Amino acid sequence: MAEVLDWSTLPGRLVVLSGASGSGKSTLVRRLLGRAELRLAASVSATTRPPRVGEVDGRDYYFLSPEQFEAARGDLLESAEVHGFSYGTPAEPVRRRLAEGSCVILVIDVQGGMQVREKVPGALLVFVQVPDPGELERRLRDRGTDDEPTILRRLANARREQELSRSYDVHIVNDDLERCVEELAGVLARARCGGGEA
Ligand SMILES: Nc1ncnc2c1ncn2[C@@H]1O[C@H](COP(=O)(O)OP(=O)(O)OP(=O)(O)O)[C@@H](O)[C@H]1O
Ligand SMILES: Nc1nc2c(ncn2[C@@H]2O[C@H](COP(=O)(O)O)[C@@H](O)[C@H]2O)c(=O)[nH]1
Repeated sequence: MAEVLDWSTLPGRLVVLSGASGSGKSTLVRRLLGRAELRLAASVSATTRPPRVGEVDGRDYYFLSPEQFEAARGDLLESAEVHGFSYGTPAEPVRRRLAEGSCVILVIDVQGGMQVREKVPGALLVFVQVPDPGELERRLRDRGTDDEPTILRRLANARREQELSRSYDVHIVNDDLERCVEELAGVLARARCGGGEA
């Protein structure tokens, strides 16, 4: 039985955003962080994945060695092996932002999403889908950040992500980016992230 955190009295709402690699999660969050009407904060995860060109430690991720990741494990809200590397969410910064009244968004995989569901019962779980698998592959290739074996591994994992997403609260399709940004903004507003009712 997972530990249940007593975060229900904190004023902010915890939101999990999951979806296959390349579905557009980070793009959507970047767009929403600029919205004044949403009181939104993004969590910075820890990972053992090497940084991509342009990624900055402490801004995009905390880039840790496997040994450092193990040492930090006790401080993580959730963690999982994703596409061959370890990823996890530092708990204390999330708790602090929730206590300040922000809506905190975690861009994490479905294994992590399930852990959050058990530990933080009030969390809202949102899953991002793409119109079809061909579009997912096009986006991963066009992004130009990953080599061929990495792309193939991420595409293979997409089906499992989709299957495990059945218990998510909300599914959105990221077909047209502008439309999807508006849809997700509406979901967040209704989830106590500013502008809407609880
Ligand atoms: N609606 C869209 N239409 C076309 N391209 C899109 C759309 N949304 C995002 N993209 C593009 O798809 C690529 C993947 O997006 P992004 O990096 O945000 O995905 P992600 O889900 O965060 O991936 P990962 O899980 O690997 O970090 C990017 O190049 C992005 O510009
Ligand atoms: N369970 C967790 N999954 C995470 C976390 N941070 C990111 N992720 C997932 O990893 C993949 C790949 O990310 P990338 O930056 O290497 O492309 C991404 O799709 C997320 O779902 C985390 O803290 N916990």
